[in-house]
Amino acid sequence: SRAGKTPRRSAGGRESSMKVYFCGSIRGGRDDAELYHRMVAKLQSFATVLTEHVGRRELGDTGEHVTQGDRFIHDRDVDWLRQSDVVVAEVTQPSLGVGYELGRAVDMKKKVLCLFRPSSGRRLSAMIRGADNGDSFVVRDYCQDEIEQVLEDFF
Ligand SMILES: O=c1[nH]c(=O)n([C@H]2C[C@H](O)[C@@H](COP(=O)(O)O)O2)cc1CO
Repeated sequence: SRAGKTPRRSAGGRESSMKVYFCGSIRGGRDDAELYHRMVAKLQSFATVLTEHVGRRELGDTGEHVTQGDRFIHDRDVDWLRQSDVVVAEVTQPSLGVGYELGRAVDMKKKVLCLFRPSSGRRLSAMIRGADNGDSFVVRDYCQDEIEQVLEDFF
């Protein structure tokens, strides 16, 4: 039952009231772009993803080609971060931009879910793993078969 919850805005349920800011590596490398794509698709089944471009397969490691330049990208993203209800980040591929977004999100007191794949052989930064407080900032280890389930469990 959805009683007591924020009503969805459209009867078709396509537009959700929940706004998710999804973070994934771009200039840090696009090795996991396919996984980001799956995560964004899953999130879009129940929320509005403000940064759906992060999951676009065509987006390469040079990033978006916007004539207004990097300041535009930065200011637009910080604005989207402010508007978001929840931040979901795939943090396996290290990315300065994702780390920056997470730091800003903590400062804005957003709810944050970080997803990391130990099977990568990498060790997650202490500044991310160590930020887990079991409440507003959660780091979840997962393997790629579980993507959809992990997101369902969290939301
Ligand atoms: O073109 C871009 N568009 C964009 O939205 N970003 C944001 C969203 C991503 O979660 C994050 C990726 O940072 P980086 O490029 O340092 O890996 O920064 C980053 C870039 C390129 O740095």
